[in-house]
Amino acid sequence: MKNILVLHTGGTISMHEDAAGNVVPDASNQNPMNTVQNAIDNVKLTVEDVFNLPSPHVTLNDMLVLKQRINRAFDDELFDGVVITHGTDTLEETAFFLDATIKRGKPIVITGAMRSSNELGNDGVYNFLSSIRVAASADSRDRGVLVVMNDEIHSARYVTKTHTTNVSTFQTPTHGPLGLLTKTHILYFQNDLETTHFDIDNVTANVPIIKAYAGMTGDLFDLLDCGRLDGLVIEALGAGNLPPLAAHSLQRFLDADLPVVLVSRCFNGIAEPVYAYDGGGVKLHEAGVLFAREVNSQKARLKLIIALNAGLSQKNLANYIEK
Ligand SMILES: NC(=O)C[C@H](N)C(=O)O
Repeated sequence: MKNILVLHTGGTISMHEDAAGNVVPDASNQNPMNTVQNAIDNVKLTVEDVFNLPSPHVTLNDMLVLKQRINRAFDDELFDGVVITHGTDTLEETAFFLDATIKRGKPIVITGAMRSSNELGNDGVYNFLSSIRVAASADSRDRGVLVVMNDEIHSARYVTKTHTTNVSTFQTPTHGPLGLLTKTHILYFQNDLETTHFDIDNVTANVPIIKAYAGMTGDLFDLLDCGRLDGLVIEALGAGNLPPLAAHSLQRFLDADLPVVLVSRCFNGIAEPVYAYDGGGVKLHEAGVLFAREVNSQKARLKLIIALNAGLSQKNLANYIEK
């Protein structure tokens, strides 16, 4: 018998469509998902409603609460795995945060739905059942936080929401899913890289994300007050380049010792210093801009906030961000 802790947090998986066709939260997270316990043998579910939030309402403090609850569950040795239900809009951020702050070991799976509980073809109960199967599987140990949706298993580090409404929205652009589920099997095809984890207790840091575009100048950067920032994440162009005027205006933040972290605005691939023209990645890197290996800016931002709250020195912070 496997004991799985279920932590509901809200999202479309816990919502329904009203008479006007609008999707709205239910009073409780649990309604349709209660049926799942009858569909699985050898698994005992312990269910907690941690929050009932649309995921655009989820904050970093909420992620911290989830992290602390999961650590307690594993410290008490009462559970063999954890399943979290979550809205899909920020699911990848919560998954990444938990992956970067909890030591690998017992399975932690996060899932959601694109269609609410009473919509035709709703995917919530099915994704929930799939997640329980993955969390109860010994093969899912030591793989970091897993995102299970639509018969696929993705790693928290690179998975991203790629479609506004499609049930196959969660994709890993760099290398595809880690594995998949069939009716009877859970198959893993690849392992994800081990990530360093920092067991932080705070998430206070002011780190905005700024997206680059053709013809960008320094105007937007000039509006920012260095004294109110703890760092900056930039979604740069291509392999990691900026228009010259935008690049020059970063010097002010670097001179103030604020970490400036760069990713690409491209959907796939990793930013790296390749071009040595004015504003090119080589020049940015030489000036002290850090190139994050995460694909997207929302994860690079979390990584920087985690690094800042872990109290890393400038050198260790740079190593962690660029690893
Ligand atoms: N499919 C979803 O769950 C989207 C919803 N807006 C949420 O993130 O809460």
